[in-house]
Amino acid sequence: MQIRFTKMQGAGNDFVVLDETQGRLNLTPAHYRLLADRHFGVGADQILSVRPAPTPEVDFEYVIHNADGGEVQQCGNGARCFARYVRERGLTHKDRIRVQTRAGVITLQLTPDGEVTVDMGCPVFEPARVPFDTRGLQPVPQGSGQKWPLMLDGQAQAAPVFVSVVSMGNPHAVLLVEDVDTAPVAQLGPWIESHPRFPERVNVGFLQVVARDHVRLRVYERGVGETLACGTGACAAVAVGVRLGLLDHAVQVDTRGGRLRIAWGGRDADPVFMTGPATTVFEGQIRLPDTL
Ligand SMILES: N[C@@H](CCC[C@H](N)C(=O)O)C(=O)O
Repeated sequence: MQIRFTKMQGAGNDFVVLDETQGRLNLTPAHYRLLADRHFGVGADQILSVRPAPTPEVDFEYVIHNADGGEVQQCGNGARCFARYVRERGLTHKDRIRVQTRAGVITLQLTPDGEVTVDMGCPVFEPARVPFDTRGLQPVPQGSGQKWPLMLDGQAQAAPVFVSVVSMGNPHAVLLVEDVDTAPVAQLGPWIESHPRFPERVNVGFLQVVARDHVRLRVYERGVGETLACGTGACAAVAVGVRLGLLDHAVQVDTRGGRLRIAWGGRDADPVFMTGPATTVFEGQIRLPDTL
C-alpha cells in the first residue's frame, strides 16, 4: 500500500503525521516501526494519527505510537504539531481544538505568533497511578514532594538513584542533575526506563535547575531513546521541581531541540500549560508492505 504522510517537528521531537479522518489505514506495530525507522522508513520519534471525533465533546481523536510500535497515552510536542496539522490541512478552522487522547481530553490553543499552548491536564503524583511500585521503599520528603531511592539491580553502581515520579497521562521519572551535558543519560536512561518497579516502563527526565524560572532538561523516552525534546517530560519536570520547592510557577525549559514554556499553579487540581513551536518539515508518500 502507498500512504501519504506529513513530517513535523516540535522543538526537534519529530513526527510522522497520518490523516485517518476518512478511514483507518489499519497499520500494525511493524508498520509504525518501519515508518519511524530513520534508514528504512521516514524517520520519527512518534507516529501521530488524526482520527474523527469519537464523541461530540471533542473535535478529533489523537492516537500516538512510539518508534518501537507501541501505542502510548500522551505526547505533548506532538499535540502542538497536531494542532498545526489540522489547521494547515483545513480539517478545522478553530483556534481552540479539543482532542481525545488515551489519557483523556486535552485542549490545544493556536496563538497569533504561530506557537501552540496546550492544556495538558493535571499531574498525578500518586505512585500507584504512575504506575510505580513503592513496596518496601522509604521516600525522602522534600518541599511537598518526594524522592524515591531506586536500586539498579545487577549494575556496578551500589548507591541508589533518587527519582520523583509523576504521570502526565504517561509515566515519568525525574532525576535532579548538576549539569545535563554531563548527565549519564545513555547509561541510566535505559536502566530506569525498564526498571521492574515501573510495570509500564517509564520516560526518564534529567533535570538541571538553573534558576527558579529556568531549567535545562534531557529526556530518555520510553519506546524511543533520548529525543531532542519531550513535551510531557517538560511538564513532568516542572511539576516535580515545583513540588520539591525548587521552581516558581512559570518556567522556561531548554531542551537540546528548543525552548518550551511551562506553567503550573502547584495544586493537584491545577492543569499544566505548555507553550512551544510546531513546524511542518515536508510531505511525502511511502510504500509499505500490505502485511507486516
Ligand atoms: N515525545 C513525547 C512523549 C511521547 C510518548 C512517550 N515516549 C511515552 O512512551 O510515554 C512528548 O512530547 O510528550
